[in-house]
Amino acid sequence: MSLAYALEKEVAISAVLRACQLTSSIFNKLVKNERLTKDDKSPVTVGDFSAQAVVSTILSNAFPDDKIVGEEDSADLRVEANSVLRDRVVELANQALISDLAHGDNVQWGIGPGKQRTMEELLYAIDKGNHDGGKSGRMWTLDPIDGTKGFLRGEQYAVCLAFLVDSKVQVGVMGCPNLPVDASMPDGPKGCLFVAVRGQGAEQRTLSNSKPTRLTIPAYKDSEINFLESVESGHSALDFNARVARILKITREPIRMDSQAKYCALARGDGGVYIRMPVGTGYREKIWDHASGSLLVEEAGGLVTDSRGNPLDFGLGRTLGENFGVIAAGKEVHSKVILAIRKAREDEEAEKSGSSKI
Ligand SMILES: Nc1ncnc2c1ncn2[C@@H]1O[C@H](COP(=O)(O)O)[C@@H](O)[C@H]1OP(=O)(O)O
Ligand SMILES: [Mg+2]
Ligand SMILES: [Mg+2]
Ligand SMILES: [Mg+2]
Repeated sequence: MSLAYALEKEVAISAVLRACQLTSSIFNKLVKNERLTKDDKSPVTVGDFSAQAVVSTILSNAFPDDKIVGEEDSADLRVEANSVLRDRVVELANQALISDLAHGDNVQWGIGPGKQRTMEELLYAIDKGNHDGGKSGRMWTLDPIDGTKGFLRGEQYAVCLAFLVDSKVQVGVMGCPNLPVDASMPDGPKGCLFVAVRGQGAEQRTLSNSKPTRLTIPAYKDSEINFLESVESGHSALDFNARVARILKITREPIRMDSQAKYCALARGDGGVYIRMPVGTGYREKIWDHASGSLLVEEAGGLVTDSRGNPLDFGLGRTLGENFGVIAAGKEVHSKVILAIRKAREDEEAEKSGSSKI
């Protein structure tokens, strides 16, 4: 008897591996005009667009009726002023789609020599990610490059793909081309693939397809914890994180890295707590930024909630709605962090009202 969601897992791995080959091959060749700034001021590159086109094409061949909630859309590429960028996206996506079949690939997923697509087909594939999300049915969520700012700096980023049924994540696959295979050897080999299936555990393998290793979050003493947090102070309230660390008497420096690589690091025991506190701009977290990572951590024995201890709700549309921040950690540590956050908020409020009386 085959395990649940075996096909979804295989297809997701194949798609993420192709997208990772694409993104890592272009990094050194990326030139200045191969990126745009989106309306929310965040960057997007030919890598984000072409990786979304590749993953969406593969999913649409393997599961034609499934919905996709993806970060990018093709509107900017359809503008004539961006035709050079659009041509480059088509070229890169086709290079990735036609590359030879690897172990685990299946020609029926629309990949392999001779499988190139027209520009219109690829733009359409990108826009298949425009689904609004919701509570019911089969659905994928994709972040073709999570941590675009990290990607542009040559640091951490992740290709993130999750499969959900009735808004519950069932499969999560993340490729981290720049993540050291072993955190204790930062200059050693890089490139990891993380895979989780609900009820079947979490695992890591290398991007070059070594045997998977099972992941379990170890038990931590407070003195052994490093917070895992954003590099970008605009994405997470780093001062507040420091306040929480002081309450918990955590003395180790935080580990700062971009993207859902933080969930991956946590799941394999590098860190202890992923803390992401809102910066107060009203930004709503997106489902593609947490779906695969949260399943990986849960399957490694951890817990993922918002900063008030409420479960993340992936059934509200493209965002996590009213969820406030994200906290991921092993179960025991997690409950201590939630209490410390409550205390940190009270302290902050008391300081504010104290200073307003002066
Ligand atoms: N204002 C914001 N607040 C929080 N997260 C943001 C904001 N703007 C973009 N992001 C998203 O946060 C994630 C990266 O955060 P970090 O790396 O700091 O953990 C990315 O998914 C990034 O999108 P993107 O996928 O476009 O890079
Ligand atoms: Mg983005
Ligand atoms: Mg993202
Ligand atoms: Mg992204």
